[in-house]
Parts: sequence; C-alpha cells; structure tokens
Amino acid sequence: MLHTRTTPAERRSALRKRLTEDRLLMMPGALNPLSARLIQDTGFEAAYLSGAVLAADLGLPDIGLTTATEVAARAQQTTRATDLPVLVDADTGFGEPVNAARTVQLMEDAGLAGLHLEDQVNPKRCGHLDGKSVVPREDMVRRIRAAVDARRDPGFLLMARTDARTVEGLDAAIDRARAYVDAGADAIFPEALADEAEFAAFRAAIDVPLLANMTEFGKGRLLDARTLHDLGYDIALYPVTLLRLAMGAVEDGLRTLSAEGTQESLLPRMQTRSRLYRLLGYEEYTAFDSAVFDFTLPHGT
Ligand SMILES: C[C@](O)(C(=O)O)[C@H](CC(=O)O)C(=O)O
Ligand SMILES: [Mg+2]
Repeated sequence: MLHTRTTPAERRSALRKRLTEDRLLMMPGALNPLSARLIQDTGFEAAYLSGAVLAADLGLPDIGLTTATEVAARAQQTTRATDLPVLVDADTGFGEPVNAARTVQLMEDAGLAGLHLEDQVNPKRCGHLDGKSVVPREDMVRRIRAAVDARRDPGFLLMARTDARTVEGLDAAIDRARAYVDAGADAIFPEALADEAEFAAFRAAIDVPLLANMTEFGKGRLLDARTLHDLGYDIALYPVTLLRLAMGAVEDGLRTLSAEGTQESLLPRMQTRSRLYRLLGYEEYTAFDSAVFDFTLPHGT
C-alpha cells in the first residue's frame, strides 16, 4: 500500500543483523523507486541508490554535479517504495567535513539504512575511470569523523570507500582503509580492485564488513556470488545493472517501434499491465475505495 510497514530503525537493524550472517548480501541498485519494490519482490534483502544511476537518470555524467538535497529527495522517494534497507552513495559527502556531517543527517532523515563516503577530491569521477585523485588520508579521516559525530542513530551504517587503489596502489589503499575504520567507519568499500588476489588482501587486512563493487564494464572482472563469499566479502554491489538492462531494452524497443511501425513484436518483453498492478498493490487499495480496482483485466495483460 501507500506506506511501507517498517521504520528506518528496523531497517537499519535488519541490515546490521544481516551483515553478521555468513551469507553474501547481494545488493542491486534501484533505477527508480518502483524498481526498489521489484528488488524486494524478487527476494533481495537490500537495495542500493547509486550516484551514477541518479546522475545518468538526470542526463548528467557522474562527476559530482548532483547535490546532497537531490540525492536525499530521491532517497526518500525510494525508501517510501520498499521495506528493504537502502544504502546510498553519498559520493564525497558533497564538500568539506561539515557538509559530510549535514549529508549524514539528510540521509538519516530520508529513511536510509546507511551511506558510503569516498576519499576522492571534488569534482569526483566514476571509480572505474582514469584520472581520479584522492584527498590526503587525514582529510578523509576528518570527513569520516564528522560523519560519525553527526550520526544520531547508531544503527545507521557509515561505510567508507577508498578510491586509492588505482591512484596510490594496493598497500596504500589498505592503509587508508585501516585508518578509516579507526576513525569510526562501520564497513569498507575498496573501489576498483584488479583481481581476486587484491580482494583477498583487503579481506586479510580489514576486520569490518567489506563490499565488492560488481559494476559492469569497469576495471575488474565480474566475480560471482559464490566466489565473493569464498573471498570473505559481505556485500556484492550491482549498482548500475538495472539501469543498463532497462536502457538497453528501451533503446532496442525504440528502434523496433520506429522500424516496424508497431510495438506488437515487443509485447513478450514488456512487463504486463497485471504484473505492474500487482507490484503497485492495486487490489489492496480497494479496502479504502472499492471503485479503484473494479474492472477485470483481459487475459494475458
Ligand atoms: C558505485 C558507483 O559509485 C555508483 O555511483 O553506482 C559507480 C558505479 C559505476 O560508475 O559503474 C562507481 O563505481 O564509481
Ligand atoms: Mg558513485
């Protein structure tokens, strides 16, 4: 129905509890609020809100153009559409440490279960592109401390991402991650690792939960869930997968529509009206107003 059933505090503790289990948490990135509900409906236990997806959705490159308030607004729409815990990409925290502090409170208010902050300089880049720079380690430590101090709900997960691997090398990235944990980060996101040996090296060095970014067409190979679990990883992130799938289908569909003059051949690939209505919970609304769902759908729609 209109509202979700769980409070932000319940989702935060669900995520925390889930991270203590010896099972990989697969976390797809929602492409819009409704897709977050589909992520829940298909059995996933958490969803992600990607900065790259949000920027692309607005027709922008992922270079720090979106603002904290835009991300928070999207986050609020997303958390209203699902009961799952949602982790948000808070980029660099949108400025100085004081901005990171405000970002934490905005994201708490948006009902999220947690966020990640990265150690890139502004303007940031996609973590899988070349030409990134990172701020000095001490600056990122200040960013994290500000975030930790600003947090009002201790259940809210603060994850630190380091982009240092492709800038300063693996050892420096691991050293940074250790310093970030000491500064209060609850979990670590090592960005753009090259191979399984590097994933393993991070696991051996860091005691808190680790996230593996399985973004497509990036720096690393796509590792499957079993491999990531065996490597000791806690979260597998699929940040842009749904956007890429959807946009691929949309582009093909537009070309077909234009070439064939009808969408008839595309029907088998579409979400049907009845599936959409089930996802939206139309029938539940009849409890309030019996006229909402007072028609029957033709077979197969
Ligand atoms: C995880 C990420 O930060 C995102 O915004 O989703 C991106 C994903 C991508 O651009 O493929 C990143 O890895 O930097
Ligand atoms: Mg991002």
